[in-house]
Amino acid sequence: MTITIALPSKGRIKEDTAAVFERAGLAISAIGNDRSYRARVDGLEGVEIAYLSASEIARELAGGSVDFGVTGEDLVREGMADVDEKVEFCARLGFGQADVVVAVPEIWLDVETMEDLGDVAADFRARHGRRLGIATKYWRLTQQFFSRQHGIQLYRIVESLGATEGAPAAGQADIIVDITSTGSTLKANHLKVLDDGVILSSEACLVRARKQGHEGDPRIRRIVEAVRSAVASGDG
Ligand SMILES: Nc1ncnc2c1ncn2[C@@H]1O[C@H](COP(=O)(O)OP(=O)(O)OP(=O)(O)O)[C@@H](O)[C@H]1O
Ligand SMILES: O=P(O)(O)OC[C@H]1O[C@H](OP(=O)(O)OP(=O)(O)O)[C@H](O)[C@@H]1O
Repeated sequence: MTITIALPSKGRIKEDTAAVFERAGLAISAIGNDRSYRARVDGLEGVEIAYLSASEIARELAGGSVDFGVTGEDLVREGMADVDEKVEFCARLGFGQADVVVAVPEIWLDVETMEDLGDVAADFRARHGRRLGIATKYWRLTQQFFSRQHGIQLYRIVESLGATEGAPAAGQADIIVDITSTGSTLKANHLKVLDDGVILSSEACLVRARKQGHEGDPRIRRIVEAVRSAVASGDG
């Protein structure tokens, strides 16, 4: 059985991922030319690297077509239901940190918590003739957090494909759920994070798709242990 590890081909977590694999002693050699999207791990028979984008990696983990992937926890949790049954988060890699948050307009002075927001949602229709609109590309995380964790049912998700923070000012939605790292995009758009509005503190992770055949395969153990020890040594 070939083991496939999906690594980011571009974007903000690409270089740090390559550095972790190097520290882990998992040297990667390109197959074919430099622009190839396939590679191998030196000294590990039957282990193949596939280069994909961060969101594709989350999708392939969900579909079970790769054995491991390095991508953001946010994308993995957004990409599948019952995530902890389907994948194992083997190592948190210490980069790509970002929080998925609930943010509301700064001028909503009396809305500071999810409970406050629940009150707003409850009488939004009576006041405005429509449900509270939440702009996001994280619809699964939003539904879990609002409906299951906070019992807020009266809202409408407005799917956003980019520039989510601009949606309230543009009148497309009332509030947002999006990723923040420095907070400057929220601030520029006059939005504030609710006190208990952090849905997930995400970072890049080594993730394993739970598959039959992994147990007892020494290559699986070796990959996990090598990456874990590289992360531990990188901490010091
Ligand atoms: N400031 C930030 N903005 C967006 N994502 C961030 C930020 N900081 C860290 N991340 C994390 O980086 C990951 C996404 O990486 P990146 O934006 O490089 O992907 P990408 O190459 O654009 O992928 P795709 O094209 O598949 O969306 C996510 O897991 C996200 O949580
Ligand atoms: O809290 P901050 O440090 O301001 O970062 C958060 C912003 O950064 C990302 O957008 P980016 O401009 O990187 O575009 P992308 O989502 O297309 O990668 C993200 O979607 C947020 O909008």
